[in-house]
Amino acid sequence: MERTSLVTTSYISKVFGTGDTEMVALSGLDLDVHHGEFLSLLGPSGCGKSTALNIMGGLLTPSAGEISFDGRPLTEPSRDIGMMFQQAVMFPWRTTLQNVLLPVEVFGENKKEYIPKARELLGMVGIDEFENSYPWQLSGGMQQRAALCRVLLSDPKLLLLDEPFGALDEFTRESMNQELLRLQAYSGSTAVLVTHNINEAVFMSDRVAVMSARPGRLVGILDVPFDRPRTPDLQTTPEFVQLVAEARRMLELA
Ligand SMILES: Nc1ncnc2c1ncn2[C@@H]1O[C@H](COP(=O)(O)OP(=O)(O)OP(=O)(O)O)[C@@H](O)[C@H]1O
Repeated sequence: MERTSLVTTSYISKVFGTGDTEMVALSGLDLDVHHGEFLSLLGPSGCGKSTALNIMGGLLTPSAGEISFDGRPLTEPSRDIGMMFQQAVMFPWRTTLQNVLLPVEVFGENKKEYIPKARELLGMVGIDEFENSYPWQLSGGMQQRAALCRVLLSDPKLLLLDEPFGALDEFTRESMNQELLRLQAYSGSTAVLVTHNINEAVFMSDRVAVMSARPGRLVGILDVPFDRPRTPDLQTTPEFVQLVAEARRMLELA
């Protein structure tokens, strides 16, 4: 894998509020996200993972430090950065296909040109039969599948995933994670996943960035050497269990 960086955060901090309400959410986060890798941000609840991700998406400005994306300072959201959150934002009056095509419409591009790709992506996640259904006719997992198709439609260089399947049951979550890995490999995009699930972080990632409790700072980076594609039985191997234990130790020592 190429080791050049798509995202570089140089000692970024984020402070919310002022005076008595001032709260340091992130403290001096120094992190490189390499081209093509799958990196997880792992840390306890409230340690600033989402804040870091929102800064990488250009949605928040750091209070101190610098962030660059694709060799340039990042100051605003970019079409090359796709974001996905725990709740799929699906417009109830639009069909699945229309929801997937929404960003293309918003950016004033020719929707028709993107229809074959949208259908291909819907087929890859197994919901092509539902392209004319409305969100209320889909399960939560199907809605997140559609949201994944939407974010991949414009081939973002960077995928930012904030616990995208956190609201789903364990079984659906596992199969969605598999879909995500398959589609990330297919699209060749770089991915950053926020999670507080150690197992999930190790299973999904090439590297796990372990963060301390608030104010979040980087405790260390764990390399995950397992081959891809990965299958769920990897999680029962001694090597996997050992890496999970190591990540847990890093979290406990933080
Ligand atoms: N817009 C905001 N205004 C004020 N405080 C905020 C804001 N966004 C986040 N915070 C605070 O910053 C801290 C870090 O929040 P953040 O959501 O980044 O953590 P997290 O690690 O993603 O948490 P979780 O895993 O529970 O989602 C929290 O204490 C949160 O309350």
